[in-house]
Amino acid sequence: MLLISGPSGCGKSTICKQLLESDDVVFSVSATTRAPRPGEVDGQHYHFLSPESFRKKITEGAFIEHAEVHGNMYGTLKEPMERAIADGKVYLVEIDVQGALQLKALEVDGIYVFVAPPDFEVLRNRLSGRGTETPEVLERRLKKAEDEYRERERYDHIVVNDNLERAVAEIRRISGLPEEPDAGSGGASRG
Ligand SMILES: Nc1ncnc2c1ncn2[C@@H]1O[C@H](COP(=O)(O)OP(=O)(O)OP(=O)(O)O)[C@@H](O)[C@H]1O
Ligand SMILES: Nc1nc2c(ncn2[C@@H]2O[C@H](COP(=O)(O)O)[C@@H](O)[C@H]2O)c(=O)[nH]1
Repeated sequence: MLLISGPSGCGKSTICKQLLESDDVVFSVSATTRAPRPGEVDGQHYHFLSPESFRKKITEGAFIEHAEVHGNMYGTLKEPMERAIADGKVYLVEIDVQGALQLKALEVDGIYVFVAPPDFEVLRNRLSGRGTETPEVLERRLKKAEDEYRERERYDHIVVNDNLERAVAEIRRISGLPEEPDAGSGGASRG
Protein backbone atom coordinates (compact mmCIF):
# COMPACT_ATOMS: atom_id res chain seq x y z
CA MET A 1 0.00 0.00 0.00
CA LEU A 2 1.19 3.47 -0.88
CA LEU A 3 -0.81 5.94 1.19
CA ILE A 4 -1.02 9.59 0.17
CA SER A 5 -2.51 11.91 2.74
CA GLY A 6 -2.42 15.50 3.93
CA PRO A 7 -4.61 18.59 4.31
CA SER A 8 -7.27 19.60 1.80
CA GLY A 9 -5.61 21.36 -1.13
CA CYS A 10 -2.09 20.02 -0.51
CA GLY A 11 -2.22 18.29 -3.91
CA LYS A 12 -3.08 14.65 -3.12
CA SER A 13 -5.35 14.09 -6.14
CA THR A 14 -2.98 15.91 -8.51
CA ILE A 15 -0.06 13.77 -7.34
CA CYS A 16 -2.07 10.51 -7.48
CA LYS A 17 -3.08 11.21 -11.06
CA GLN A 18 0.60 11.23 -12.03
CA LEU A 19 1.49 8.17 -9.95
CA LEU A 20 -1.27 6.27 -11.78
CA GLU A 21 0.68 6.61 -15.02
CA SER A 22 2.54 3.49 -13.86
CA ASP A 23 0.84 0.24 -14.89
CA ASP A 24 1.79 -1.34 -11.56
CA VAL A 25 -0.31 1.14 -9.58
CA VAL A 26 -3.99 0.51 -8.76
CA PHE A 27 -6.17 3.25 -7.28
CA SER A 28 -8.24 2.56 -4.16
CA VAL A 29 -11.80 3.60 -5.02
CA SER A 30 -13.34 4.72 -1.73
CA ALA A 31 -17.00 4.69 -0.83
CA THR A 32 -18.61 8.00 0.05
CA THR A 33 -21.98 9.49 0.93
CA ARG A 34 -21.19 12.77 -0.80
CA ALA A 35 -22.90 13.57 -4.09
CA PRO A 36 -20.91 13.11 -7.31
CA ARG A 37 -19.35 16.26 -8.75
CA PRO A 38 -19.76 16.98 -12.45
CA GLY A 39 -17.69 14.47 -14.42
CA GLU A 40 -17.29 12.00 -11.57
CA VAL A 41 -18.17 8.39 -12.42
CA ASP A 42 -19.59 5.88 -9.94
CA GLY A 43 -17.14 3.02 -9.38
CA GLN A 44 -14.25 4.94 -10.92
CA HIS A 45 -13.75 8.04 -8.78
CA TYR A 46 -15.82 6.81 -5.83
CA HIS A 47 -18.55 4.32 -5.00
CA PHE A 48 -21.35 6.80 -4.31
CA LEU A 49 -23.60 5.36 -1.60
CA SER A 50 -26.66 6.52 0.30
CA PRO A 51 -26.10 6.99 4.06
CA GLU A 52 -28.13 3.78 4.63
CA SER A 53 -25.98 1.72 2.25
CA PHE A 54 -22.84 3.18 3.81
CA ARG A 55 -24.03 2.21 7.31
CA LYS A 56 -24.83 -1.31 6.06
CA LYS A 57 -21.27 -1.66 4.74
CA ILE A 58 -19.95 -0.60 8.16
CA THR A 59 -22.00 -3.31 9.90
CA GLU A 60 -20.86 -5.89 7.34
CA GLY A 61 -17.23 -5.02 8.17
CA ALA A 62 -16.50 -4.02 4.56
CA PHE A 63 -14.21 -1.09 5.48
CA ILE A 64 -10.65 -1.09 6.76
CA GLU A 65 -11.24 2.46 7.93
CA HIS A 66 -14.00 4.99 7.61
CA ALA A 67 -14.32 8.59 8.72
CA GLU A 68 -16.44 11.68 8.48
CA VAL A 69 -14.58 14.23 6.36
CA HIS A 70 -15.92 17.75 5.70
CA GLY A 71 -19.46 16.60 6.61
CA ASN A 72 -19.63 13.39 4.51
CA MET A 73 -18.72 9.77 5.18
CA TYR A 74 -15.78 8.14 3.40
CA GLY A 75 -14.44 4.59 3.70
CA THR A 76 -11.64 2.42 2.33
CA LEU A 77 -12.90 -0.99 1.20
CA LYS A 78 -11.03 -4.09 2.38
CA GLU A 79 -11.63 -6.50 -0.47
CA PRO A 80 -10.10 -4.59 -3.43
CA MET A 81 -7.01 -3.78 -1.37
CA GLU A 82 -6.45 -7.45 -0.48
CA ARG A 83 -6.93 -8.45 -4.13
CA ALA A 84 -4.54 -5.81 -5.53
CA ILE A 85 -1.84 -6.64 -3.01
CA ALA A 86 -2.23 -10.39 -3.75
CA ASP A 87 -1.75 -9.51 -7.44
CA GLY A 88 1.55 -7.78 -6.61
CA LYS A 89 0.25 -4.29 -7.43
CA VAL A 90 1.02 -1.03 -5.62
CA TYR A 91 -2.30 -0.08 -4.04
CA LEU A 92 -2.63 3.70 -4.00
CA VAL A 93 -4.78 4.97 -1.13
CA GLU A 94 -5.64 8.68 -1.09
CA ILE A 95 -7.33 9.53 2.19
CA ASP A 96 -7.53 12.22 4.85
CA VAL A 97 -5.31 12.44 7.92
CA GLN A 98 -7.70 10.78 10.40
CA GLY A 99 -8.15 7.82 8.01
CA ALA A 100 -4.39 7.49 7.56
CA LEU A 101 -3.84 7.46 11.31
CA GLN A 102 -6.51 4.76 11.68
CA LEU A 103 -4.64 2.54 9.20
CA LYS A 104 -1.37 3.27 10.99
CA ALA A 105 -2.94 2.29 14.33
CA LEU A 106 -4.16 -0.97 12.76
CA GLU A 107 -0.58 -1.53 11.55
CA VAL A 108 -1.67 -1.89 7.92
CA ASP A 109 1.58 -2.54 6.09
CA GLY A 110 2.57 0.19 3.66
CA ILE A 111 4.36 3.43 2.95
CA TYR A 112 2.69 6.41 4.62
CA VAL A 113 3.32 9.74 2.88
CA PHE A 114 2.23 13.11 4.24
CA VAL A 115 1.99 15.68 1.46
CA ALA A 116 2.78 19.10 2.93
CA PRO A 117 2.10 22.46 1.29
CA PRO A 118 5.17 24.73 1.00
CA ASP A 119 3.38 27.07 3.48
CA PHE A 120 -0.16 27.99 4.49
CA GLU A 121 -0.33 31.03 2.25
CA VAL A 122 0.37 28.84 -0.78
CA LEU A 123 -2.22 26.33 0.49
CA ARG A 124 -4.81 29.11 0.71
CA ASN A 125 -4.01 30.30 -2.81
CA ARG A 126 -4.18 26.79 -4.28
CA LEU A 127 -7.47 25.99 -2.56
CA SER A 128 -9.09 29.26 -3.58
CA GLY A 129 -7.60 28.89 -7.09
CA ARG A 130 -9.29 25.49 -7.40
CA GLY A 131 -12.59 27.33 -6.98
CA THR A 132 -14.51 24.38 -5.52
CA GLU A 133 -15.19 25.73 -2.01
CA THR A 134 -17.26 28.62 -0.70
CA PRO A 135 -15.23 31.16 1.34
CA GLU A 136 -16.70 29.73 4.57
CA VAL A 137 -15.80 26.11 3.72
CA LEU A 138 -12.35 27.23 2.59
CA GLU A 139 -11.68 28.86 5.99
CA ARG A 140 -12.82 25.68 7.79
CA ARG A 141 -10.50 23.52 5.68
CA LEU A 142 -7.55 25.87 6.32
CA LYS A 143 -8.19 25.81 10.07
CA LYS A 144 -8.32 22.02 9.99
CA ALA A 145 -5.14 21.95 7.90
CA GLU A 146 -3.19 23.48 10.79
CA ASP A 147 -4.24 20.63 13.13
CA GLU A 148 -3.53 18.02 10.45
CA TYR A 149 -0.09 19.49 9.79
CA ARG A 150 0.84 18.79 13.42
CA GLU A 151 0.41 15.05 12.74
CA ARG A 152 2.99 14.95 9.93
CA GLU A 153 5.77 13.34 12.00
CA ARG A 154 3.61 10.23 12.47
CA TYR A 155 4.03 9.37 8.78
CA ASP A 156 6.99 7.52 7.23
CA HIS A 157 7.74 10.39 4.85
CA ILE A 158 6.89 14.08 4.54
CA VAL A 159 6.95 15.30 0.94
CA VAL A 160 6.66 19.04 0.35
CA ASN A 161 4.56 19.71 -2.75
CA ASP A 162 6.41 22.85 -3.81
CA ASN A 163 6.96 21.69 -7.38
CA LEU A 164 4.66 18.97 -8.71
CA GLU A 165 7.22 17.12 -10.84
CA ARG A 166 9.76 17.10 -8.02
CA ALA A 167 7.22 15.89 -5.43
CA VAL A 168 6.00 13.08 -7.72
CA ALA A 169 9.59 12.04 -8.48
CA GLU A 170 10.33 11.92 -4.74
CA ILE A 171 7.29 9.70 -4.05
CA ARG A 172 8.22 7.42 -6.98
CA ARG A 173 11.72 7.07 -5.52
CA ILE A 174 10.40 6.39 -1.99
CA SER A 175 8.01 3.69 -3.22
CA GLY A 176 10.35 2.02 -5.71
CA LEU A 177 8.27 2.96 -8.75
CA PRO A 178 10.08 3.57 -12.05
CA GLU A 179 11.11 7.20 -12.62
CA GLU A 180 9.66 7.18 -16.12
CA PRO A 181 6.28 5.42 -16.25
CA ASP A 182 5.18 3.70 -19.47
CA ALA A 183 4.02 6.33 -21.94
CA GLY A 184 0.34 6.32 -22.79
CA SER A 185 -0.86 4.50 -19.69
CA GLY A 186 -2.64 5.99 -16.71
CA GLY A 187 -5.58 4.92 -14.60
CA ALA A 188 -8.45 6.90 -13.20
CA SER A 189 -8.11 8.80 -9.94
CA ARG A 190 -9.89 11.72 -8.33
CA GLY A 191 -9.70 15.38 -9.12
N1 LIG B 1 2.78 21.64 -7.05
C1 LIG B 1 1.72 22.37 -7.36
N2 LIG B 1 1.88 23.63 -7.83
C2 LIG B 1 0.80 24.41 -8.13
N3 LIG B 1 -0.49 24.02 -7.99
C3 LIG B 1 -0.71 22.78 -7.51
C4 LIG B 1 0.36 21.89 -7.18
N4 LIG B 1 -0.17 20.73 -6.72
C5 LIG B 1 -1.50 20.88 -6.78
N5 LIG B 1 -1.83 22.11 -7.25
C6 LIG B 1 -3.19 22.68 -7.43
O1 LIG B 1 -3.71 22.86 -6.11
C7 LIG B 1 -5.13 22.61 -6.10
C8 LIG B 1 -5.43 21.55 -5.02
O2 LIG B 1 -4.89 20.29 -5.43
P1 LIG B 1 -5.68 18.93 -5.24
O3 LIG B 1 -7.10 19.10 -5.66
O4 LIG B 1 -4.88 17.86 -5.88
O5 LIG B 1 -5.62 18.80 -3.64
P2 LIG B 1 -6.17 17.67 -2.65
O6 LIG B 1 -5.14 17.51 -1.59
O7 LIG B 1 -6.53 16.45 -3.44
O8 LIG B 1 -7.48 18.35 -2.06
P3 LIG B 1 -8.80 17.71 -1.34
O9 LIG B 1 -8.33 16.97 -0.12
O10 LIG B 1 -9.62 18.92 -0.98
O11 LIG B 1 -9.49 16.81 -2.33
C9 LIG B 1 -5.51 22.17 -7.50
O12 LIG B 1 -6.07 23.28 -8.18
C10 LIG B 1 -4.17 21.74 -8.13
O13 LIG B 1 -4.17 21.93 -9.53
N1 LIG C 1 -10.65 8.69 5.72
C1 LIG C 1 -10.91 8.67 4.41
N2 LIG C 1 -10.79 9.81 3.69
C2 LIG C 1 -11.04 9.75 2.38
C3 LIG C 1 -11.40 8.55 1.74
N3 LIG C 1 -11.59 8.83 0.42
C4 LIG C 1 -11.32 10.14 0.25
N4 LIG C 1 -10.98 10.71 1.42
C5 LIG C 1 -10.61 12.10 1.68
O1 LIG C 1 -11.77 12.91 1.83
C6 LIG C 1 -11.42 14.27 1.54
C7 LIG C 1 -12.44 14.89 0.62
O2 LIG C 1 -12.42 14.27 -0.63
P1 LIG C 1 -13.27 14.87 -1.85
O3 LIG C 1 -12.96 13.95 -3.01
O4 LIG C 1 -14.70 14.82 -1.44
O5 LIG C 1 -12.76 16.28 -2.05
C8 LIG C 1 -10.00 14.22 0.89
O6 LIG C 1 -9.09 14.59 1.91
C9 LIG C 1 -9.85 12.77 0.55
O7 LIG C 1 -8.49 12.37 0.54
C10 LIG C 1 -11.51 7.36 2.51
O8 LIG C 1 -11.83 6.27 2.03
N5 LIG C 1 -11.26 7.49 3.83
